[in-house]
Amino acid sequence: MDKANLGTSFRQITPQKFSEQQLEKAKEKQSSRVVFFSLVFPEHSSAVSAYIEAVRELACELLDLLAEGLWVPDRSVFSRLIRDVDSDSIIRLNHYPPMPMLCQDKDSSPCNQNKVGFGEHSDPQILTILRSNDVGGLQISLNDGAWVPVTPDPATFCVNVGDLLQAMTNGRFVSVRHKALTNSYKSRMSMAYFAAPPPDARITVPPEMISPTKPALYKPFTWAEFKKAAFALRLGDSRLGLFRMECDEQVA
Ligand SMILES: O=C(O)CCC(=O)C(=O)O
Ligand SMILES: [Fe+2]
Repeated sequence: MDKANLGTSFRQITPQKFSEQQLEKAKEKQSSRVVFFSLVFPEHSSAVSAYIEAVRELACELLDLLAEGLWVPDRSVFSRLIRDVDSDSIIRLNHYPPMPMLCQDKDSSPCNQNKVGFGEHSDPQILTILRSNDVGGLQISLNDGAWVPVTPDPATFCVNVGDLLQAMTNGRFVSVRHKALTNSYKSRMSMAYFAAPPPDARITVPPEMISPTKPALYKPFTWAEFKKAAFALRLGDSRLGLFRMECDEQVA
């Protein structure tokens, strides 16, 4: 098939060819808490392509509105990265099978603690468009560290600000820390579209957002550099800290 005709969305979901053995191994590695399917779609699935096309468009519209709201004259400054033919956006399906609850401690009898299916983290990309079935489990962290459950609604998208958007807005938008819990009675399924720039895209702040009173918080970096740094850390670690300007380096 002609690469140029596929568009970014299809390219991003080009199925990886896993052998049965590799899949089994991957499932084992993820433990039984969360079986993590990455890009295992039937080739040329038009429904999946259409879905990706639609959520990509949604992400772009949201980013354009966001730029407008920040008074950035070039309103496509963020969405351009996602529309790029080399955009590194991906889609991920998560499956959380029902799991027996954890006992609080050995002396208290009721086992009433949900197990963590997907540990605390922020999404590294620009924006995440997430939806799930009607089973709860997603929680987001507030500034004070309190965890707030997100009401499950299969007809609603949950939009997460990712680390790159935090960097590109000089900290005006903050990437949200979140996690997903399992329950003991029903499977949870979720589907996340992670809108990302091309690997060699330079992540910078629109000049209008930097001033003597709001100096640049992060050093410029590429998405490939950020991903490399992220992979070297644990899921819950803060990656942006690695790219933060030292006080004496801050430029207005
Ligand atoms: O399953 C969920 O609701 C959250 C999944 C998630 O955070 C992720 O895939 O990055
Ligand atoms: Fe996430």
